[in-house]
Amino acid sequence: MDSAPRGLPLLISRLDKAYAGKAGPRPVLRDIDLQVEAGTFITLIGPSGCGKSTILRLVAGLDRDYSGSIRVGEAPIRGPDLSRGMLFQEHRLFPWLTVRRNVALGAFHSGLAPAALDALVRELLERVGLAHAADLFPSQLSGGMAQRASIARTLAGQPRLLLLDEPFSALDAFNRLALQLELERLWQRTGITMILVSHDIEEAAYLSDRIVVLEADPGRIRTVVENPLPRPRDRVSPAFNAIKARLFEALHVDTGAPSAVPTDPVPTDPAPEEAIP
Ligand SMILES: Nc1ncnc2c1ncn2[C@@H]1O[C@H](COP(=O)(O)OP(=O)(O)OP(=O)(O)O)[C@@H](O)[C@H]1O
Repeated sequence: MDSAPRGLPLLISRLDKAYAGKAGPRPVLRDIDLQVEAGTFITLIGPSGCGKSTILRLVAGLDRDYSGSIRVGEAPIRGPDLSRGMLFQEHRLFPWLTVRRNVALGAFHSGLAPAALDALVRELLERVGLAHAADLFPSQLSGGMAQRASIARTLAGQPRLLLLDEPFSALDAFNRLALQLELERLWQRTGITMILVSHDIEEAAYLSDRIVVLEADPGRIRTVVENPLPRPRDRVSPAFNAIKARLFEALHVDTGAPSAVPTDPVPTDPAPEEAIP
């Protein structure tokens, strides 16, 4: 796996997308320009309905009805392709197959001989901490385990670009933190380009090299926040909090913090002797 090809770059230029509505086409994405260098981790964040999942679907090749250009590597998108893996909020494992067979299915088109396929599945299950669960069925897994199995299945296709549509949002806080850490390690080890859709500001600040903040009606890029912090990131450091503060600001979230430091001294109660005329 580690000798697999490195990540693919993504170039989106002047992307417009509309869905059919009752009163004619309804624009949902307008003039999206986005350049993602090979091996970069970016996150798309923004209010509900701003078109984050639509962007992922277009890059995955699941929808070809758009104008503008989307290129992955050297080639324009022509349809779904194993070089672009996708992970969803729900695990989408086949309930009638064991974890091992679900993961093997991810390499279905690879043409690997059975022994090589077995070795790949074993390696992937070890990598996501599920070696002990290879013969369980999805109904026997916790939410975090199921999402791990789903990551292994996607990696079995040897993707060079991974599209992650809120993959951890249904997990409890502890599983989410653990999986964010594991995803970061996988990303560093494989060099796969990652594009994450998230509503979680801390997740975005923890994982991303760059955070693309979108706004809605129609969906467009409001701003891009660069995140140069060294990894692994310290979630309680002032520098990490400064990135989060920039994201809150870019998303126009009221954090409850005073909006400006008062320039005049804060008035205090007069000393008792001054108060008496
Ligand atoms: N197949 C479709 N047909 C018509 N409209 C659609 C379709 N899919 C999405 N939309 C609309 O396009 C807009 C963008 O949807 P999309 O799911 O991409 O947003 P999102 O930012 O991912 O939202 P959320 O954060 O709630 O998941 C929304 O207004 C949605 O209702």
